[in-house]
Amino acid sequence: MTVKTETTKTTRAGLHLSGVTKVYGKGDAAVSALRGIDLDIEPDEFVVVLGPSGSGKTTLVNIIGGIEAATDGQVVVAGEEISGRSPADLSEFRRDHVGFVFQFFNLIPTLTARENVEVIIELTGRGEMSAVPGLLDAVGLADRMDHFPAQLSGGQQQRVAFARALATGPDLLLADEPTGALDLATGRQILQLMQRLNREGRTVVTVTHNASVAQVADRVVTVVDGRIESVRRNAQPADAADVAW
Ligand SMILES: Nc1ncnc2c1ncn2[C@@H]1O[C@H](COP(=O)(O)OP(=O)(O)OP(=O)(O)O)[C@@H](O)[C@H]1O
Repeated sequence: MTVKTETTKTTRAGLHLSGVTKVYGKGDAAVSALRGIDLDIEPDEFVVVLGPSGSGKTTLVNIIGGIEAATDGQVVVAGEEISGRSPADLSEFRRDHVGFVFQFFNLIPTLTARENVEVIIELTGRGEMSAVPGLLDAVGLADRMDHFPAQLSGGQQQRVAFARALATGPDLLLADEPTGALDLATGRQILQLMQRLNREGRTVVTVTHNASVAQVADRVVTVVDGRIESVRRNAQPADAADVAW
């Protein structure tokens, strides 16, 4: 099954980060969340970012996706330098390139599954309303389109979140603990979905605490205390269907 998105890809989302730092707050209250990140990611790679709580994983993906600005350093995504851009420019960059998925789905409770996807197309002006049923079908929710989030299981809600992330035709899919709130069977289904989306040609970067998730990655980046501790390549990435935790 192929997830079709309406936007024709004209760019591929390779990433180049060099000397990226992030400091939250000022003076005595300053927290160095990232302390000099150098990282290149190839288009179509599946990268898992591992690390203990507070190590800077979320900050890193938020900077890659243009949700937050780096304090210093260079961030290039899909050939576009995004460091130092204004919030409005970053917002346009996100619309053009990035789909985000979060641990707790972040769906709008008063909207149905279909409306949760449609609203993104409406807000961004990217993607086609007519593609929404196909997107929901492709994540296995053909028969749940008119259900509200509260009427869906956690795994189903996360599928809606993926359909929503795909609605604008992103070439880069970023996920922050997408299986963190799910049981093993459901989490594995979401991992399978991510693997399929990557195999269809999207760059995928996902943050997790869960070392088992790293088995499916092309490369595993371990972040400790705001620095990259190691980058490991999986000679043979596992099939998501075979991963357990
Ligand atoms: N908005 C913020 N203001 C101040 N400090 C922050 C902010 N966001 C993150 N931090 C701090 O930056 C550091 C890195 O946080 P981050 O959320 O990136 O880590 P993480 O590895 O994703 O953690 P977790 O696995 O617990 O989600 C932490 O010390 C955190 O307290």
